[in-house]
Amino acid sequence: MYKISVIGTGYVGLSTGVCLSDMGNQVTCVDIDEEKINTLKNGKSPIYEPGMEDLIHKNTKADRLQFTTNLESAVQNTDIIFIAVGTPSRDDGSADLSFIYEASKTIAKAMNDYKIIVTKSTVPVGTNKEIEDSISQNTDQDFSVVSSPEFLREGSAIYDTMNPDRIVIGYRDEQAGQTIKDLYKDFDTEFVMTTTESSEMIKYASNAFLATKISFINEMANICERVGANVEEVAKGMGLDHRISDKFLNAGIGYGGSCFPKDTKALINKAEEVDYNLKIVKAAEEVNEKQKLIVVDKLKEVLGDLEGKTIGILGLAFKPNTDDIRESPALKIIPKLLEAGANVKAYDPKAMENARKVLPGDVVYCSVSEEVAKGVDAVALLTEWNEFIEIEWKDISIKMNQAIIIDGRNFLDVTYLQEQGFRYICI
Ligand SMILES: NC(=O)c1ccc[n+]([C@@H]2O[C@H](COP(=O)([O-])OP(=O)(O)OC[C@H]3O[C@@H](n4cnc5c(N)ncnc54)[C@H](O)[C@@H]3O)[C@@H](O)[C@H]2O)c1
Ligand SMILES: O=c1ccn([C@@H]2O[C@H](COP(=O)(O)OP(=O)(O)O[C@H]3O[C@H](CO)[C@@H](O)[C@H](O)[C@H]3O)[C@@H](O)[C@H]2O)c(=O)[nH]1
Repeated sequence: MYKISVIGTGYVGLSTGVCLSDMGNQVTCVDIDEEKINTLKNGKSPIYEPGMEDLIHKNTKADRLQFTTNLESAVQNTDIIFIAVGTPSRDDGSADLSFIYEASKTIAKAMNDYKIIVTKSTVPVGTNKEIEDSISQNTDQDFSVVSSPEFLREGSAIYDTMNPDRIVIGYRDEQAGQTIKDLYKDFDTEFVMTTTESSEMIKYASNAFLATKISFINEMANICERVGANVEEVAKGMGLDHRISDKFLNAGIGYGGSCFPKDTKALINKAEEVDYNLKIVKAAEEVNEKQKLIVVDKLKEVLGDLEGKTIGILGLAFKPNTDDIRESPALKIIPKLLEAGANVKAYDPKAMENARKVLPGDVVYCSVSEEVAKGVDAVALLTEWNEFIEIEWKDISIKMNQAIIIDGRNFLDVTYLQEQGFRYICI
C-alpha cells in the first residue's frame, strides 16, 4: 500500500486517483478548483465518465480516497505525488506548462522528506528535466521525478486505466522507476522502462500517429466519394492486414477532443524549436481542419442557400460517452451554419450544458433527440451516441420539412433509413 496524492482532478487525475485507491492505496486527490472538490466530497463526479461515481463511492466509503484543495498537506502526508494538471495549447501551438510549474513549485515548497513526483500530464520532451530543475531550486529535500504518460480515452477512462495496453515509465533514478512499476505489479501488461525523454516522446508520437491515421482514412474517404468507392469497405479491406489493423479507420468529420488537436500542435511546435519541419503531422492537422466542415458543404449541396433553413444537430460532444466538447467538430460546424443564416436546433445526451457555455446564444437546445427533427430541413449527426440508433426514424421523417440526414460519423443504418424514405448522405 502506498500513500499517494494526485494533483488535478480532470479526466486523468480523477481516473488515476480513483483507480489507484481501488487497487488498495491511500489516495488524496487535490485540485485548486474548490467547486470540483466540493462536488467530489459530495460523492459526485465533476465529469461524466462511465463507472466513475461508483468507484468514488466505493473507495471513499472504504476510507482510501479523499479530496482536498490543500496541496501542501497532501504532499506532506504522501510519498508519491502524481501531477495530472492541464497542459493546454498556447496561441502559437506550444504547450502551456504554467500549471505544471505552478504545481511543481508548490510541491517543492511543501516537501518535508523524500518524494517521488510522477508526471502523468502530457508534456513536451525535456519538461521532466525542467520539472526536476524547478523543484531542486525550491527545496533542499531529496526527490526523484518519473515520467509516466497517460493513454486513457475519455468515455472509457476507468476501463483504460485498469486495463492499459502498456505502462510507460521514464526515469533517471532506477529505484524510483522500479517503485512506480511496483505500483502496477498486479497489471498484466507490458512495461516500457525508458528515459524521461523517450517516455515524453512516446506519448506525443502515439497521439500524432493516431491523428494521422484518422486524417489518412478521411482523405481516402474524400477520394472514394469522387471515384465511386465506399470508404467503409476500403477500411475493412485495409484493416484485415494485421500490420494496418482496423482500429482508428473510421472516416468522418475528423478528430476533436482535448488531446489530438493540442498534442499534434505541441509536437509541431517542438519540432520547429529544434529546426525540424514535421510535414506528416502538419498535413494531418490541415486535413482535419477541412474535414470538420464537410458537413456544411454537404448541407449546401442538398439544400442550396442555407439562409432561413433549419438544421437539426444530433451530438455535440467530440465523441460519445463524454460530456467533453473541447475541440468538438460541432463547435466549428454550428457557427458556420449560423453565419450562413441557418437556424440551428441541437441535442446531445450529456454535453448540452457545456456546449451552451461556448456556442452562440441563438442555438435552440432540445430535451430529446426526436424534438430536433421537428420542422427541420435536414438533420446532421455529429456524434455517434448509441441512443441515436434507437431513434424511431420512421415517425420522425413526417415531422421534418425534408427527410434528409447527413451522417457525419457513418453511423446509422443506410438501408433502413432509405426504406423509411430518407435521403441519406454520409462521408
Ligand atoms: N483528457 C484525456 O483524455 C487525457 C488523456 C491522456 C492524457 N491527458 C493529459 O493529461 C493532462 C490532464 O488532462 P485532463 O483532461 O485530465 O485535464 P483537465 O483540464 O480536465 O483537468 C486539470 C485539472 O487540474 C487542476 N489544476 C490546475 N492547476 C492545479 C494546481 N496547481 N493544483 C491542483 N490542481 C490544479 C484544474 O483545476 C483542473 O481541474 C493533460 O496534460 C492532458 O494532455 C489527458
Ligand atoms: O477511427 C476513428 C477514431 C477516432 N476518431 C475521432 O478521434 C477523436 C479522438 O478519439 P479517441 O482517441 O477515442 O478519444 P480521446 O479521449 O481523445 O483519446 C485520445 O487522446 C488521449 C489523450 O492524450 C489519449 O490518452 C488516448 O490514447 C487517445 O486515443 C474523436 O473526435 C473521435 O471521434 C475518428 O474520427 N475516427
